[in-house]
Amino acid sequence: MTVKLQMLGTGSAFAKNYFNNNALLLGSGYNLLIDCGITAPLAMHELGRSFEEIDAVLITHLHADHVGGLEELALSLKHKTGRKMTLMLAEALVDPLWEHTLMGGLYQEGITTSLDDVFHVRPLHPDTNYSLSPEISVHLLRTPHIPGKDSYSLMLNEEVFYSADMTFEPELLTGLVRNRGCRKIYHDCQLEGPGVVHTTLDELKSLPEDIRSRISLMHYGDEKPDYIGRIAGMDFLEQHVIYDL
Ligand SMILES: O=c1ccn([C@@H]2O[C@@H]3COP(=O)(O)O[C@H]3[C@H]2O)c(=O)[nH]1
Ligand SMILES: [Zn+2]
Ligand SMILES: [Zn+2]
Repeated sequence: MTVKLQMLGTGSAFAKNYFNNNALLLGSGYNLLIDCGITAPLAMHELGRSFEEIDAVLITHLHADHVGGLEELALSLKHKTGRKMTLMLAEALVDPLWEHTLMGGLYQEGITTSLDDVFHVRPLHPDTNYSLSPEISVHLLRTPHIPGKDSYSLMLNEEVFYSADMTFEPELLTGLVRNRGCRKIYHDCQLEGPGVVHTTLDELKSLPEDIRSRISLMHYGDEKPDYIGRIAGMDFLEQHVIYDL
């Protein structure tokens, strides 16, 4: 079976017309959630899906549109099923995720005093390919986003690049396509304004046609409808639509 991709949301952090840019990879017998933002539980509900059908969550970085739904995921799963979700993330993110993000809401003296009390934590090394199921493998590439904050993009099945949040890296993208067999790129895209912490549409439009033709745009703002037909041979990922990966 071909692995399917369904975006819970394709919106930027502050978009109101789209859910947070979080992704479901749907395999036969294994489902991976990539990031779990503030709106992820509601998006799952709208899709008629439950966290109980998710085998693991993979976190790319610690912004709230990528981790803000983890408290609800952990608590609802624990109280509904007693299960702890498998949580995969770069080893560098493990401590800050607990210390700086989740401890406030999840800490309970004597019951929940560490990330391991609520998740099966699986720290990942960057630049290492992990086979998660017979159909899904992932490897993390550390990419630039916010100075001083670790953030990771993903290679899925060694042929699909998933940017998460990053600033423009034309040499990386061109090299992946021309030297490493990357056939598809899902890329964050800031449609307007200077690219301080995200890659802009103008930057992606500057790529050669053989790269642009493989790019689908995600993590965009509410102004997206104004840009339909104006994205230079790329296309927009639509939330909730089910795509072949
Ligand atoms: O130096 C900074 C840090 C953050 N921000 C905003 O906060 C958002 C956090 O989520 P995001 O990474 O999807 O997008 C980020 C930007 O919209 C910014 O504009 N400049
Ligand atoms: Zn984001
Ligand atoms: Zn971010």
